[in-house]
Amino acid sequence: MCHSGTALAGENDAFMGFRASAEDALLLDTQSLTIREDSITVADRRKASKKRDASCCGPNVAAKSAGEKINLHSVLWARVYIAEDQSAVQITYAKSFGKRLVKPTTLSIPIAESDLEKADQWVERLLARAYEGAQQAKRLKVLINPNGGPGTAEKTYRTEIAPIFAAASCTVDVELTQYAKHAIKIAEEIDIDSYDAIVCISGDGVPHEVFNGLGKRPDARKALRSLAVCQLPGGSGNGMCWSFLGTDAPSLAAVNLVKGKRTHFDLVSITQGDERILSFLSQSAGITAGLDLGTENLRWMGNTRFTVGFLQRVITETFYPTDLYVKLAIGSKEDIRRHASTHREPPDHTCDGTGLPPLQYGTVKDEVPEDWVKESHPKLGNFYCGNVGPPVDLNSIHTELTYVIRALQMLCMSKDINFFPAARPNDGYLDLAISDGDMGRMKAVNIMLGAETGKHFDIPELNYRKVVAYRFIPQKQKDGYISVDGEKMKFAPFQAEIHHGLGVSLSLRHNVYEGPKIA
Ligand SMILES: Nc1ncnc2c1ncn2[C@@H]1O[C@H](COP(=O)(O)OP(=O)(O)OP(=O)(O)O)[C@@H](O)[C@H]1O
Repeated sequence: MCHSGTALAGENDAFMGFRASAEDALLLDTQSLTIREDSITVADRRKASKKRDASCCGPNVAAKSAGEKINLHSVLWARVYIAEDQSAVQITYAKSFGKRLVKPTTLSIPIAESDLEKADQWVERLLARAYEGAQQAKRLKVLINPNGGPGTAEKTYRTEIAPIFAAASCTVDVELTQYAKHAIKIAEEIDIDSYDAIVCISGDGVPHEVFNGLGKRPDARKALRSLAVCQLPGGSGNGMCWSFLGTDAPSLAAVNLVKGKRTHFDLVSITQGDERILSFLSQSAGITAGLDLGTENLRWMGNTRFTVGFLQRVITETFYPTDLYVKLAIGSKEDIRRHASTHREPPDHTCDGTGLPPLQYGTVKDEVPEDWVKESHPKLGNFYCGNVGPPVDLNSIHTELTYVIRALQMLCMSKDINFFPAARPNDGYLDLAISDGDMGRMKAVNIMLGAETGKHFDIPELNYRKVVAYRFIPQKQKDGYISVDGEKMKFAPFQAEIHHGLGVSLSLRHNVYEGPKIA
């Protein structure tokens, strides 16, 4: 024999440049299972030893004889199954059935009784690695909106999401929302110690209600900071799902959620009249708000309504005159670029368990603070402010416009539309993007198309800044649309101020929004 000594020698060293340690390998009679950098491999030891004998010490022997390779991210659970006749190591993972569907599948590897103890240790190690930085076996409160979008949320949950949750050993408590705003009440009354996350199978409307329900509680700060709020596709707007979980394919998003890492992110208080609400996505007026809220009459078209609505508004070059007062944080695109690589730790909001943080700048009814800058925008075309991608399905606008503009070329569906490529989950700033209505039709279209890659950030006509607070005052218009997280607000002045890292969600990567970024 060429190799002796450590358990791993000769069987799996130098696999794709990664050196597994002895504890990463489970050597059974006929097979070996090895935890590697981002996968596990199952190899037939008999083949490996034959090859070893034949090639004597050639490099990468195990890699060549590896039978199966499973990505660590897809590993949902593992256990040692003990039975009288045949015990086994069982690894349940998300197996791909095409680009948008995964289903749990279990790989069972027989083990001898004498291997039970080391198999137990190996399984524990595997779970720790597969869930690195994330909590295992999450306790989930699932809210399904049976009326969201096309009304398929229940079916999507049953067929694509629930099997992933079960396979990942999550505890689930499912509730259907019975009426509009029901989720506010559920969040207001939920026992925050019984769950790790509230998962909304809906559009962006239900999580908006959940944040606001948590915000109404006497222990709002504690509730918002301890319970993660997540969204999986079950309505029309999937801004939250895209930004935190990086996909709108339900089963893939469910895997990313069960493997998700707690990420704090900024929430925003909006005051209008005597009301104070929380916004978690964006506030918009002008074209984007009109698309979302002013195309209801075109609902029969499906998502095409957004494209038709967009073209209508761009062609007519409509103005939405507005006065803005801004508490500026970062004023130039160059400085925003520099800021992109910095991280600001959010304050610890849990130190006192009371209601929402006090408003630092008062409400829309108070005097505007002296250090805010007044700006008049008589030709405003689009106002868009927030952190997380659009509640409007810009994805479909983008795709259809691309068809129109590029002469019906076949293009792939864009997947990573995010209007705020410089946004960070908890930098403590709002991204404010505004443009005039007379910049030219092609420029307006280019801004929308550029959102696929984040290139719109560099279009000079897009005024992009980071702010801490602002007041929006519509001028010379009797009526219009103001949207907060895709929900219609009164067409009246409102004020917004950020709460650094007040909310929490589960994300594919810690502290990062998925989607295009500024270069
Ligand atoms: N059982 C119900 N009946 C009617 N409305 C409901 C019900 N449950 C929730 N809602 C309401 O449905 C609205 C839409 O929520 P959801 O987040 O699922 O979808 P959306 O993508 O934001 O919007 P939509 O699907 O209407 O385009 C929410 O405002 C919520 O109050």
